[in-house]
Parts: sequence; C-alpha cells; structure tokens
Amino acid sequence: MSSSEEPLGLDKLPSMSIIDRIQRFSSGASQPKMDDIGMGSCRIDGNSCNNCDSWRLPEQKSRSNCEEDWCTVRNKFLAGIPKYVKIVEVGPRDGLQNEKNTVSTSVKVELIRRLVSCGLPVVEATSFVSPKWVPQLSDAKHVMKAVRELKGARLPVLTPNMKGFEAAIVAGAKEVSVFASASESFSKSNVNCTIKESFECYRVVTDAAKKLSIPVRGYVSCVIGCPVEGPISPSRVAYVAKELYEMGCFEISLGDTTGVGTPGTVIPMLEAAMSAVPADKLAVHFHDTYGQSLPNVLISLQMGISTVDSSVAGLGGCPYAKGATGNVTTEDFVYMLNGLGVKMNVDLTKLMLTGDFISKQLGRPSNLKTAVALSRATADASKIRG
Ligand SMILES: CC(C)(COP(=O)([O-])OP(=O)([O-])OC[C@H]1O[C@@H](n2cnc3c(N)ncnc32)[C@H](O)[C@@H]1OP(=O)([O-])[O-])[C@@H](O)C(=O)NCCC(=O)NCCSC(=O)C[C@@](C)(O)CC(=O)[O-]
Repeated sequence: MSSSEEPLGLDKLPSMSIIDRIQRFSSGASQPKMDDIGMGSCRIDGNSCNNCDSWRLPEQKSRSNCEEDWCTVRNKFLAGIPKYVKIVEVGPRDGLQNEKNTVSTSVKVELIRRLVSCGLPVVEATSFVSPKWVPQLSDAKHVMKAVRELKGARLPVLTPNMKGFEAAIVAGAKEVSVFASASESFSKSNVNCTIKESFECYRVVTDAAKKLSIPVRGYVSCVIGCPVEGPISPSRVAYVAKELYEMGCFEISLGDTTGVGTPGTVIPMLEAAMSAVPADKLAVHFHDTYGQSLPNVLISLQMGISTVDSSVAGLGGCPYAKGATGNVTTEDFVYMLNGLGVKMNVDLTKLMLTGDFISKQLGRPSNLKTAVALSRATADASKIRG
C-alpha cells in the first residue's frame, strides 16, 4: 500500500461493518467542512489538514495553508452547490405506480413510516388518479388515512383533477401535486388531454387548494425528451413551468421522465426554466434509464437547484413512459451529498434498511449501488477518495 492510501485505513476494510463504512466513506468526517473552505485557516499536520481535515499528498506536506490549493480547488467546483438540499422522496408513489406486483396497503404504509423515520422532509405518499389508469395505487384513500397523522414529514399526493383533489382532502392530504407535460403526446397519453386542457383542469385544482390553504406542487414531465416527439425544446419546458408557477404552484419539479438527459442537455433546460421561474422554486426529477441521474443531479446542484426528487431503492418509472426506469436512488444521492458535505439530515443507515425492506417485499434484490458497494467493499474502494 502506498503512503498516499494510508489515511483511508483500507487495510481495515474487510472487518468493517456496514455502518462503519458509511461513516468512514460517506460522512463529512472525511471531507472539508464547507464553512472552512477558503477561509485561510487550515493547517497541515502530517498528511492531513487539522482544521478542514483535507487529506494531503506527501509532497504537499510543507504547505501550511490550504487556502491556495486543496480547499480553493474544491471551492471552485462546489461553489454553486447549496449548503442544504431538500430531498423529495417519491418511492411510494413514482416507485410503486410502476410495479407489476401489487404491493399491499400495509406494506405501502410501513414503507412511508420508515421513510419518514429516516429524516426525509417530504415523502410523496400516493396518487388520487383513476384506478383504471394506475391500478397499483387504487388504495390511495386507505394509504392516506393510515399515514395522515404521521409527524416529521410532508406527505403530498398526486391529483390530476378535482375528483382526485376532493378525494385526497377527504382522506387527509395536506399537500397535493398536479402534473403537466412539456410534450403534447405525453400529455395525451398520461392525462388524456392537451397541455392547454391540463392547465385549465389544474387551474381549477389550484384555485380550490388556495381556498383551503393547501400547497400545490407542479410537475413538468418530458423536460428533455419524449418517447414519441423526441427532443423537447428548453423554451417549451420554461413555458409549462411558468404556467404552473403562475397558477399558484409553490414549487415546480422538472421531470426527465424517460431518463434520456445528460448534463449536456440538462444545462440548457435548466437555464431556460430558471429564466422563467426562480431557481429556489424549482426541483429536479431524474429517471436513471441511461445511468445519468446522479450526474444530472450534480450538475443541477452546481447550477443552484436545492430540491431534488429521488426514490428509495431506485424504485420507479411511469406506466405511460415505456422502458423508463426508476428515479435517482435516494441512498446513492444521500451518499453523494454526505461526501460533498451538504446538509440534508437523512439517516443513510436507516435508509438502506428501508431500501432493503421494500426490495424484499417486491421480491427482488436491491439494485442500488451504495448499498451493494458498502456491503461488499473491497480495497478497490480506495478509488472513492481521489
Ligand atoms: C386524468 C385521468 C383521470 C383522465 O382520465 P379520463 O379517462 O380521461 O377521465 P374521465 O374524466 O373521462 O373519467 C373516466 C373514469 O375515471 C374516473 N376518474 C377520473 N378522475 C379520477 C380520479 N382522480 N380518481 C379516481 N377516478 C377518477 C371517472 O370517474 C370515470 O370513472 P367511470 O365513470 O368510468 O367509472 C387519467 O388519465 C389518469 O388518472 N391519469 C393518471 C396517470 C398517472 O397517474 N400517471 C403517472 C403519474 S405522472 C408521472 O409519473 C410523471 C412524474 C410526475 O413522475 C414526473 C416525471 O417522471 O416526469
């Protein structure tokens, strides 16, 4: 083992428990504290800085101040990243709406309870949509009634029209979401109407919600591409986002429904959306069909987005976007945020156990990378810390 690997203690890895590994590799303990970055108060002690805890190359030992090198370099790349990120967990809704196997109401309720206990601030609970369109969530009323008193998280539900809105309120929902699309074809296949008709319908919902002081979130689907229409122009996304924002949605979630986006297409899309709606009112929602969700989330954070939708165990997909896989996995996302020193107050260990719980209920192995990696870490994990 070279001296440059020593601070990692990799020789101890095989005997480390999963929890040890999470703390060792994911927590801010191995990272410079954001507040310290660029403060010019870092002091090198051996191979590490005793203030910001930066690990040093041996040849850098003689330097006494991190400001000009390691910390500054980090600051250069991470400057735009918010200090706090709000995670909107969509697994119980976006995840379970696309499962072939029916999940019982009690399992859905238990999943929501566990997710709330992980510290997630928002857990999207279910959808009050037509049971003919999404039979997997036809028990929405029962799920909502069972979780309505849970404390510690907001529990929004999807409502495509007044019928859904009214049912949601009766069941105890205190926050709802409407979902439009930047693609005409997808709008037709998802909510059976044009984009303009969907606005008319959502205006009625937002007006009714205002009277009851119920916050409404707005989704825009197909922000990068549509399975039928192909690439979607950023200006189209900005237009739909603005309409939803102006009708009263407090937050607009931009959904790459089919997961075709890359940072190269996400940047212009976000630029356009941010010119129409303030960045702090925007969220991103990336499906991982092409393995791009985490880089897409990272570039969004770098552009100043601080609300991200993710899904425990990477559950998800839309029944009306064939082939699309789940959202960015919450566990992988939390692991990345820990590594970046970003606050989000989520317990990764509990989250992994929750991912394991729902994967077992669905009768399939957990496919999330962080859980697999942390439970099978090898010396290759040294690549974690560049
Ligand atoms: C919008 C509709 C209802 C229009 O569907 P429709 O067939 O045009 O509606 P309708 O008004 O003609 O009514 C047909 C039947 O549905 C009933 N109905 C009507 N509304 C409701 C309701 N709310 N709850 C329960 N039942 C309802 C209504 O009462 C009637 O019942 P019938 O008389 O035939 O017995 C339908 O297209 C629908 O439910 N679509 C939802 C599809 C869906 O949930 N897709 C997935 C969520 S979106 C998504 O995943 C993307 C997102 C958000 O994650 C972001 C991203 O990834 O990009």
